[in-house]
Amino acid sequence: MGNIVRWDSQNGSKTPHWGYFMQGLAITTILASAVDRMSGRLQTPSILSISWIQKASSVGEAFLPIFNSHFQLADVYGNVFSVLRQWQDGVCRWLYESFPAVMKHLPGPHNKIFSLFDTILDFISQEVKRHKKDLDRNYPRDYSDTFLIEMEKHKESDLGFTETNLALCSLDLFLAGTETTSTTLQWALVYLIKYPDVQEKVQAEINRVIGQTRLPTMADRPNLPYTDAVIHEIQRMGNIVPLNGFRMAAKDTTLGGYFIPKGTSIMPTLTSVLFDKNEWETPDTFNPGHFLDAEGKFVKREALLAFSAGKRVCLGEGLAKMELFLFLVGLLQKFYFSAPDGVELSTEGVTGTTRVPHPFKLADVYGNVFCIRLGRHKTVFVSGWKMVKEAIVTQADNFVDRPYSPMVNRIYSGNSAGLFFSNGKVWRRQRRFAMAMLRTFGLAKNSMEQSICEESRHLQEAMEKEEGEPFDPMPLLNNAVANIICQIVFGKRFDYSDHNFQSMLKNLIEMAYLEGSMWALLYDAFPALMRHLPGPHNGIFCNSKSLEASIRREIERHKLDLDPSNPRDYIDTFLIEEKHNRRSEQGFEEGNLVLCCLDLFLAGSETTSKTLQWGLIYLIKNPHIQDKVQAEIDRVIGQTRLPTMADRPNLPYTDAVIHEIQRMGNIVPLNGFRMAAKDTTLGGYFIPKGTSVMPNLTSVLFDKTEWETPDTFNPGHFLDAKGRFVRRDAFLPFSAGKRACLGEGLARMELFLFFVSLFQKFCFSTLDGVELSTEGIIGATRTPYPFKIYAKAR
Ligand code: HEM
Repeated sequence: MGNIVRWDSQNGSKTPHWGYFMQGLAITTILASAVDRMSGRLQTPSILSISWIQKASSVGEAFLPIFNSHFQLADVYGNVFSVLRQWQDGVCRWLYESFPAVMKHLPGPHNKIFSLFDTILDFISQEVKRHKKDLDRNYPRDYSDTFLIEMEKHKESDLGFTETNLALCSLDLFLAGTETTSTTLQWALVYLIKYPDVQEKVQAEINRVIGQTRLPTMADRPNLPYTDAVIHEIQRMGNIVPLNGFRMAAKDTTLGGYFIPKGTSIMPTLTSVLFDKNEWETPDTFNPGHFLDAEGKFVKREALLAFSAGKRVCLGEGLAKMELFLFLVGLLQKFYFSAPDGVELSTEGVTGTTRVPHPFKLADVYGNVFCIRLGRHKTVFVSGWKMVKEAIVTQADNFVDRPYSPMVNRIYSGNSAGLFFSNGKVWRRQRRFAMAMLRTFGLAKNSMEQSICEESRHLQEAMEKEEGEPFDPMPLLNNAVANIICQIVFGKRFDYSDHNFQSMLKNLIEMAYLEGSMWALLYDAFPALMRHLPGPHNGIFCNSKSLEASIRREIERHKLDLDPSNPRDYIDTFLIEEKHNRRSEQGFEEGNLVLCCLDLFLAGSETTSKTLQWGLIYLIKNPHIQDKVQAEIDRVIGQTRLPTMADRPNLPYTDAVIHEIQRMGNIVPLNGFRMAAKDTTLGGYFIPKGTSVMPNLTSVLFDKTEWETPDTFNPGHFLDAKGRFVRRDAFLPFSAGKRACLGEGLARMELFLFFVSLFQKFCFSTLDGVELSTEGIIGATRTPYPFKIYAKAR
């Protein structure tokens, strides 16, 4: 539970402490992405919802929901936990609730909430007026008439029978009763299309019981048990109101042993009930069998709380059930539903207050080149192996630069901008210098191989110290991988318990996360405003300042005993070059040394560590693959000698598994931003000079035309019929072309040596009954949800 909430002891019981910031990736994630949902599966907000698409003269424009992921908090933090209330409802609402006085006067999407409400209320008021004109007290026609009559009876009372409240109650009926039911019907189509056998079985039952001509009635329901079960399962999986309505503690009370003070907001999360592992046989699978007994008769299930429960249960439950049954049966009686060719419908939702089906994968619909507005800026998304290759390899020079970003500009101020964000001559010179240095201090001399093996031993020892107890592997892998960069940059490794090392890692993790979060997008969209607002985006700058300070301390230490004829590491080599080459247009100045070191840490530690985390997840989920890897390692290397890079050609299956982990792990799901250096065309579209371009790597690593089973973990992608390793063109986790990852060689060496030495020594598994998730938290990198493992010595 440690890092989500601080629990204070009060009167012998525990109190959720509101709003305390804690450490660890879980929390950075929550705060940074303005996590809006407190639920068993927490979904981060999609503030960027599709709003308009037009593929007119040059390129189409759309807003898209990129940042959408699940977070299984209850598994980690128990069944009662708290998060900052103000983060719960998406950035717009966060901004409004935090700064109502400011936001009231600013333009922005939050105003849309109010203008939409005004429009609907206007419409309702017109209707109420119309009703008043021809009201017949003896023959009320509808809700408005009945309410108006009641209003006359209760003139003096405070029971809410006022005209304003009639408008508000009507508004609530529309809000609560329209989208929920319509969205459930949309999920129904998604599931029935994804499970055509279920659709056919429902249609066979309808044909048998009702036939093709007469309309369905509610009296048919008991005779359609399979159809009824399917509708219930759609409601369960559709999980249309993933949270629930907020409740409030009416008085001091205790819940699950925790003290809940009067007035505290409570969220009885429905997702955690609809997917409760103790209640459902196959909680994560669409399975109408949940509602059928052995004889195929319909059975009610207590944990189907799609409408919530108790005194505040959905008031429209009966109506909604009737609508769902009659609409669906009516539709399926008449139509067979399917998706357009080649389109795979997604069951991941776009979460607001309700969870809405994804409007398909964008590239499937809009083609391989389309334009999206992220904040103020338009970005052209390039998708699929062929088009990405066209952009970053064939037209390498046209797309080699990185675009301007106010956030980057604030961190990387000055003439030079490190390695990742620099452009032009400085970038070319510094990239060449860094690559030469990597070769000198490692890749060429085999010394890096030794350092990695040495670090593997420390990692193994740390895992052995867990003594068979379950542990979170993330911190240990971060330590090991960051130490490799420390060797290269600082010329030394740190003990895992070193305080300075740990605080540097904490800064790195937070900064890497925030840079890829929507806070960075917001900052880049509204720099002048965000600069003055409190919020997690400020963490980007605080963390970078602390990191820079640590790096500067190391540089000063290096200067004290620098031997120009015997450079020990990157910093020494840079300082020597600076002396010879005082021309700052090549970037050899101390400010830039700090930024280049920062980039090597930012780009080189978490990426590799997360790939190893995904490796553990995939091999724990696929124990037969883990067995096969271990058998190959035993056969080729045995149990005693350390692995070396020379073993790689003799371990084709292991090599294929590592490649498949990188493909599915999809650690840099987008890529680095690029910019058109001049007017050009791509896929027939005109791209003006200066446009931001995103050669999307996910679309390459999962390209349907390149991979046999793109969505399945399958090491066979990298093996021929004889079990030999084969390279694949579309394997681009490091991107490609002139800007491709500068650390690819090092990263591949680390992945191979760490991976082989870990599986040589340990069998990995997870807690009984826990299913590790392969969905990731999306920022600049794709992070696994926190998980725990057992490492059993082999
Ligand atoms: C599994 C590990 C890694 C992955 C998946 C990865 C992936 C990437 C990707 C996708 C880019 C953007 C390339 C582009 O814009 O086309 C990149 C850039 C970069 N990476 Fe890596 N990387 C990894 C490890 C490393 C390591 C270990 C280092 C450090 C030695 C490193 C240093 C860099 C740098 C400095 C850049 C910027 C290159 C430039 O702009 O010229 N990366 N990486």
